[in-house]
Amino acid sequence: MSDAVLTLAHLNKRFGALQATSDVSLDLREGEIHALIGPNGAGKSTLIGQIAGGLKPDSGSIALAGREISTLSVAQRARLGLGRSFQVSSLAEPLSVKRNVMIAVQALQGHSFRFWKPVQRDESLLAPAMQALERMALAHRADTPVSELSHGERRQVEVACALALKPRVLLLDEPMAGLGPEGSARLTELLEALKHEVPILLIEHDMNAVFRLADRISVLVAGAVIAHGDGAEIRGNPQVREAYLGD
Ligand SMILES: Nc1ncnc2c1ncn2[C@@H]1O[C@H](COP(=O)(O)OP(=O)(O)OP(=O)(O)O)[C@@H](O)[C@H]1O
Repeated sequence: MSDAVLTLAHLNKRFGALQATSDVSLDLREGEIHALIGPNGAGKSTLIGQIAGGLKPDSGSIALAGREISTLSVAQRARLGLGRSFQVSSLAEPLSVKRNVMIAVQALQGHSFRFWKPVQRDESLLAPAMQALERMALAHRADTPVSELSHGERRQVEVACALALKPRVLLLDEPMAGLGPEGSARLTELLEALKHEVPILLIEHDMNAVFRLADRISVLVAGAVIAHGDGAEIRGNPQVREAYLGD
């Protein structure tokens, strides 16, 4: 596909006797949310690890905007535009929302000497941080300590941290986890708007969110993609119903 920003081709990863990723090929295109679903242990986190760079594939390729990235470090991939938010919160609780996002921007810029400069006065960090917070509808909370935020708002800050680095693609690993219906609905709405700016590869167990958000869905079972299609195709696929969705 000409408009694929991220392309995985024939990725394999084995842990001992376990084939955790088995010949996985898929792509992420401009303007879309591509959801990756599958039962526990299907290999979703292993796949994300290989894309982000924490795990080395045994074979296969990963191209970001046409450039092979599978041999690059996590930091190099991030600098090339691979954005990622995490399942486990890595925010600094006592610091303001704004400072958390500024620190994320600073880390990507990779200038350690900047630690000596007060982060809160650095315009080159503040502008992208505030832009990202606006996109996640949190600008009004910029000066609030993270410790005072709701769970849903924290999740919005985590996505803002990834966004502030101006990624070409965004990998989101279970962003709805632990959110109540209200937080989940809010984040769903924000991601729906965001996909037009940055395509999203979404790993998510919340099927309401998946079927509402995903333009395409790939179903991973025992490390292999067993089905691929839009929401209606996936819902109607007997193999998927049996392996995962249940009847
Ligand atoms: N570092 C590792 N060493 C050995 N086995 C591993 C390692 N990481 C993952 N596995 C195994 O690989 C398989 C895939 O795990 P993975 O965490 O990728 O699945 P998942 O789809 O993300 O599951 P969940 O939805 O529960 O997060 C599992 O059987 C897991 O036990």
